[in-house]
Amino acid sequence: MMSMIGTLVADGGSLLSSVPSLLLVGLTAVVAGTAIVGILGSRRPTGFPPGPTPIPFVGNVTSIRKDGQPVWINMGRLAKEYGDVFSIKLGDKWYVVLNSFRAIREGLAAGPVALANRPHFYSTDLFSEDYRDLGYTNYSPTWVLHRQFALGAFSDVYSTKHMDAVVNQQFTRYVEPLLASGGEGQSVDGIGLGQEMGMGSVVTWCFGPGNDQFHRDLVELVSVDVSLNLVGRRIPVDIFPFLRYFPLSSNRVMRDVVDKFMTMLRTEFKSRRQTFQEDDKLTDLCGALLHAQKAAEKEEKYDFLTDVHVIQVLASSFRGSIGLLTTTYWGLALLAEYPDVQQRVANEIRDVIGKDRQPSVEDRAAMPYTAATMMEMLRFGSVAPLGVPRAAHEDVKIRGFNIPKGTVILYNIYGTHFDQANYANPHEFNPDRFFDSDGSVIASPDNFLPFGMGTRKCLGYVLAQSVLFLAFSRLLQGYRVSKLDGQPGDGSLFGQDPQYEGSRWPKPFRIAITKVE
Ligand code: HEM
Repeated sequence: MMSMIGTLVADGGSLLSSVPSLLLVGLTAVVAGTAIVGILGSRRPTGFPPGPTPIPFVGNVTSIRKDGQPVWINMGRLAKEYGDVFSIKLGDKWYVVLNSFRAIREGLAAGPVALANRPHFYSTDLFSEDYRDLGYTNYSPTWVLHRQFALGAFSDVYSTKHMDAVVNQQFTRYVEPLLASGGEGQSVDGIGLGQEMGMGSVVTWCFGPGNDQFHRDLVELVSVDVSLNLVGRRIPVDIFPFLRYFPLSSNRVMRDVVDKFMTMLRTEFKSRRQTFQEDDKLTDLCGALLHAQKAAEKEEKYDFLTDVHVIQVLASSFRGSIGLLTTTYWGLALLAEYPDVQQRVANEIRDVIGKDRQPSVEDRAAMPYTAATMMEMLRFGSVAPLGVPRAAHEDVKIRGFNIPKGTVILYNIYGTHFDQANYANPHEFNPDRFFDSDGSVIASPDNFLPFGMGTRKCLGYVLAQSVLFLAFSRLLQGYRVSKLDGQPGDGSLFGQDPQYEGSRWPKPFRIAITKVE
């Protein structure tokens, strides 16, 4: 031992003198090691779907951002080259893209759980409060119970009469004053109007028509900050997870938005609980959830139903409703661009509902053209163009390709809705495409999946369709929307806002509103 130490001490001088070369060797080893890891990590797993060759560490970021086109358009381009099931790498994750209705149906409907997980990102870590939410938590027995619990509370406040009351109250209390504020033929901000018609109805549905200030703050927050940061924009850290350790402003903005949003929901939830009585009439989702939580406590059946789980049902509903908000924006822009469609809807409203009675969900069965117009808004908007990312819950085969557990799955809803083979002249807004040869609306058309499909299909699709129908019927019962004089030519309202990569938003626009006498 002593001699070993002696040798080391004796060697100390020469060791010190060789420090720079040792450093160099060390650095070279690190760089070479990292490069090997990068190159090996860029190799497709065996039997994986084909796709463009990824650049080590970066992956195929450049392939999906090509020519300044939105990601979903570039996905369509890649599908032409590699087939409708192909793969790409982004940062450290492999993604499989399903790019046709057939491939999507095969993947999403393949067994109840095959692709029923959701991938985890920095943003979903924050939003889900340790994966106790509905939209980002993986498939598991607890998640199934949580979803059933939420749907139970939804159905308590889903009745036709209740939906009619919610949307009509919202319209009278918030939308009408907005429309009246600028006088005849006024110019209205399409985004502000869409916020009140779409998101405002969800706020009323969740918390009832009460506190005006809370209502406005939440509509504003969910509409702008949360949507912008969470649904619309992809932040770099979601692709390159090591960026979570850097003081990036995008990380900070995301954390601030989540904090603000969750604090508002928690505060409102707690104050509602203080005054809540078990035999209160159920008038909103928050009350229905409190009621169900109390009942569950008694049965000691749902020990997972903490306050976090309950508040997360509200939070997931607001996040999900951003789809409704953006579809409402598209709807307003489309009606202004297509006055003939608008007139046919207005005629149906006049014939079925008349001028004085408020619209009801029950009217929809007698108003096929209006129902088809709402479907066409959902198709044309395709506001979740690549769905909400899924992940493989287990090793699975799709079209003979091996998809290992954990692979991220994107499904191109936009590509399906704008494929000429599925919809003739897809860039035209044409509700007639949803009628069959007998003149009836096709109830479940093929190639139509605005709400996804399978085990993780949108939780709010019934609510969304009811709100769209009621809000637009009420609007066109009393008003017409049109393009403003001097606005540039056809299609000007449809510019895709380039800020958003996860969602299709029209660019901010203004429209003229005229009252119908
Ligand atoms: C036009 C309006 C809407 C559109 C286009 C839309 C679209 C979608 C899509 C494409 C998904 C992913 C489904 C899948 O992976 O198969 C989804 C999930 C979801 N949506 Fe919606 N949505 C809308 C409105 C709503 C509303 C109003 C709510 C809530 C009240 C809601 C709540 C949710 C939730 C909680 C999920 C996650 C479900 C899960 O992971 O199991 N959505 N939505």
